[in-house]
Amino acid sequence: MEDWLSWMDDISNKDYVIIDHFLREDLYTEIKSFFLGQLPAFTLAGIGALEEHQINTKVRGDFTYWLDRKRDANLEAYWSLLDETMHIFNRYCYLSLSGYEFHLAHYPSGGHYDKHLDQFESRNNRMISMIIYLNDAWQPGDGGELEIFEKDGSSFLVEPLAARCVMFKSAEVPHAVLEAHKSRFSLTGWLLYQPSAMGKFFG
Ligand SMILES: O=C(O)CCC(=O)C(=O)O
Ligand SMILES: [Fe+2]
Repeated sequence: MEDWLSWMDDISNKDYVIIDHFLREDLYTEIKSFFLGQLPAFTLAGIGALEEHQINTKVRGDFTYWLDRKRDANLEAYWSLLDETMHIFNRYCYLSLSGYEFHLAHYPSGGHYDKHLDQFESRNNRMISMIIYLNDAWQPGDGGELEIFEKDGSSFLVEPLAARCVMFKSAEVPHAVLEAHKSRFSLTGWLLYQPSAMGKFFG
């Protein structure tokens, strides 16, 4: 719990937090093997809201697999961790989070994602972005760093190391993924003000 409080402090003060070893080893292994098992079902990601469907590999070159709590029930330990995370944000950051949407993402070698914000113009219910990296043997030079832009325009790089978690305020923190030089795996999602189905009505 103490850890959580200092992470909440970070995100309140700086708009982002970077947490190493966020996942327990057994949970990491479970998610990683689920990821590898689903790889054949990944599809090229689009940009924009809802079934997001503008595909533009100049902007973004990752393949994704959207998770579904009912269908992907064997990830229950992960879903409970998300429930706990939401609860803590609501309690200590006074947010009103009530849903989430998550996908697995695979950037093949050469894949990147241009600088962007995670909120869409037509749908602004993404409050917190949450990325967990699943790259076991990431080395300097492998590329695929997350670039985070600070308010003063400066930026810094975050390596996509196994079990590292990055969370930031979706509307506040511009970011990019630099070109990966080998396959780059992550579990990325958003904690929502309203469940995404509602976003369709309010968008
Ligand atoms: O994988 C990352 O480091 C960031 C991905 C991202 O920005 C996104 O999917 O919106
Ligand atoms: Fe993003």
